[in-house]
Amino acid sequence: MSLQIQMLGTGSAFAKTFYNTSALIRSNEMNILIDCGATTPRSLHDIGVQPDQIDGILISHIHADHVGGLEEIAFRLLYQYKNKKTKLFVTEPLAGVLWENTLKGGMYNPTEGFSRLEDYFEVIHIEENVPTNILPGLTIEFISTLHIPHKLNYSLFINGRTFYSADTQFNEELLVQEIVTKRNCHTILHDCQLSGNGFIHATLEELLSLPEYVQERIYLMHYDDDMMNFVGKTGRMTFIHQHEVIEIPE
Ligand SMILES: Nc1ccn([C@@H]2O[C@@H]3COP(=O)(O)O[C@H]3[C@H]2O)c(=O)n1
Ligand SMILES: [Zn+2]
Ligand SMILES: [Zn+2]
Repeated sequence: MSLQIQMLGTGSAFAKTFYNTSALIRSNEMNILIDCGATTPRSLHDIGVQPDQIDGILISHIHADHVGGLEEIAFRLLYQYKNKKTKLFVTEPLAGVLWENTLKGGMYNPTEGFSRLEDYFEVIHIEENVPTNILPGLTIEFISTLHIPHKLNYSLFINGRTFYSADTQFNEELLVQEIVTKRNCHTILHDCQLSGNGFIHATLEELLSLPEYVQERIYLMHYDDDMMNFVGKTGRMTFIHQHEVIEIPE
């Protein structure tokens, strides 16, 4: 089975000309969403994917540019698509804060019997650091990565050979030793802050310090609106674009 990743958005949290960074893992048999930011439902609409065609959603962390579209997807499945539920693949601790700290405000509705995350989604807890076959042909591993100190955040290995950073601080050892040397990942999708101090994201300057054999595997995402000013200035790395499709190894 051939698998692709289609970027739904490639923008930062504050980008106005790119949708929030999220992606679809696609095959003839499935559409699995990686994150669902505030602008993701609009991007899904652009490419003609309806909420009932989403077979599952993977969540990296609870910033609004990664989960701000979940309420719309859940409400549309419930009210427009007559009580349909999609699968939500999430670590157990993240499921707790996703409901209590983010979704409950808009979605808690005991009058109609909706008071838990499970009332809206088929919640499937994925254990951290354990490669888990979530659908035929698709194995996901959530690994804990550092974004905001003391807050849960996960990057993903997809079928062991593709790394998707979601939002993370630069981690040279993870990229060089674990992702490339040990796991031999050929495709790395990495968030990138183009200018200024990173603090919570990898900066372009930091990523440019990587050896060329690592850089050439990296697609840059989660960038600001001034991305065009940096074309040709990203070493061996390339920008991935909104709605672009790349093949991923099984
Ligand atoms: N210490 C922080 C925390 C947050 N932020 C900004 O808020 C955004 C939240 O979504 P994000 O995609 O993680 O990017 C964060 C920063 O732009 C920031 O710039 N500095
Ligand atoms: Zn983000
Ligand atoms: Zn974030």
